This record gives sequence, C-alpha cells and structure tokens, in this order.
Amino acid sequence: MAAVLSPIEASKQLAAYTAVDTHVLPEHKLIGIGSGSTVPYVVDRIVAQGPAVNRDRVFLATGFQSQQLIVHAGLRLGDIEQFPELDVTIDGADEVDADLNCIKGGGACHLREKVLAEAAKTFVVVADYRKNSQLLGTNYAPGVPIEVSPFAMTSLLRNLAALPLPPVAVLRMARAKAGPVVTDNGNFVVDAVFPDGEMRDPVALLHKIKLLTGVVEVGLFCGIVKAAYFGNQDGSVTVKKEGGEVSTIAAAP
Ligand SMILES: O=C[C@H](O)[C@H](O)[C@H](O)COP(=O)(O)O
Repeated sequence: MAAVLSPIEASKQLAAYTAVDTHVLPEHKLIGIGSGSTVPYVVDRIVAQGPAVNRDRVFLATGFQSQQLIVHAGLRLGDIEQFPELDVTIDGADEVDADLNCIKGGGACHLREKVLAEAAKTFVVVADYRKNSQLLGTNYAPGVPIEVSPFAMTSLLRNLAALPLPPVAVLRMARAKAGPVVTDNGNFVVDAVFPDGEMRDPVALLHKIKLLTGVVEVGLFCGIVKAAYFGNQDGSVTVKKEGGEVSTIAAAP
C-alpha cells in the first residue's frame, strides 16, 4: 500500500512530478539532479519513465545526497568534467521571488548546485507552496547562505559587519556533531539575514557578497531559473516562468 503523504510532502511530490513530466523528455540524455527534500520525488518520477529511456542517460549530482539518490535508483552517475553541458537540471529551492531569483543553500549544497544550474540548457526548481514568494527573505528566515573558506570565516563575519547595511550573520553549526557544518567541498557556511532594502535587489547583493574575501559561493541564484513549480495544498501546481508568466495547473479531479 502506498504511504499517505502529509500535505507538505504531497505538494513537493506534485511539483516534482509536474516538472519532470514537462522538462525531462526522452531525448534528454544528460540530467542534473539537485539537493533537498523535494528532489527524491524528482528521481522517483524519472525512474518511473522506465529503464528503456534511462538506459543511455547520465545523471550528475550536486552533492553527496543526490549522488546517493542516483546510485540507489540504479541510474548512471556522471561527472561535470566529462559532461560540462547538460540538457536539464532540476533542483529544490529555499525561496523563489517574482523574478525567479532564488535563495538556495539551506542544505549547504549551493556551490555545486550553481555549477549544475549554469551547465544546463534548462534549469528548473521545484518546491512546495511555502517557498513561493514575492520578495526573498519573506518566508525563508535563516538568511542568505554564504559558503566560505574556513580560514576566511572570521574575516568574512567582520567584513559583513562592516557593510553599510550589515546583515545579522552567523556561522552555521551542525546538529548532530560538535562544530560547524562542513560542505561537500570542505568549507563552512555563514547564514546572513540582510535588511529588506538589500533583499529587494538580489543581483546587487549577490555581487556585493561575492567580492568579500574568502567567499566561495553565495546562495542567491539570479537570472538562471527558467521555470519554478510549486505544489499547492489544493492539489494544483503554480508555475512561474522566465519572463514573468504565472499559471496554475488545476488539481487532478
Ligand atoms: O543546499 C540545499 C539546496 O539549495 C536545497 O535545494 C534547498 O535547501 C531546498 O531544500 P528543500 O527542498 O529540502 O527545502
């Protein structure tokens, strides 16, 4: 018997299934798989397309979690060095604004995620309705994830504090380990809550943070997303597309 999903899980699944059905076509052979709690549903739906179509596909991972998902699903794992150009990458998101700018990195994977997003002809994000917002920072409270070289962590905190509109910034600590979260690249993550004024221009903010010494990557994804799929509580899916088009696919009867 199929497990009964909670409303949030059901909306993640709905978003993931709809995005895969729309964007992962039989002719797509190189596919990036992102990170987070929505992505397992992406992999499930791809597996459901069947062994015949998946046999000659290669899947690239944004980190340890998606690598495990790919391998355990019996799909072929590839490397960005071998396959620098992908047909499509599907990933989760922490928050998506009206212009398809995103906060990503709640799972500390945003460096590799951005590499696979930029490598893809089509980059799509999937999420539940809580991530759909007008202004970044409205629903996702921890702030902008900033991956930083460990040696530069203290100086980054000082440099952030010295900005004209400084954020409240903290080193992300691990939950079941003493000490900080360490990324798949061996770096630390600083979470920085910026004033609303700064969040209104994510592109400018991204550039400002990226210039600070020791910053490896910033969890602001700007101008990369082609479409975002949000599963809603009523079983419908809201689709936001590059260019501003917003539509809702009605719930199945
Ligand atoms: O670093 C993690 C990623 O950016 C995730 O895609 C993001 O945190 C969303 O994850 P979830 O779907 O679990 O909310």
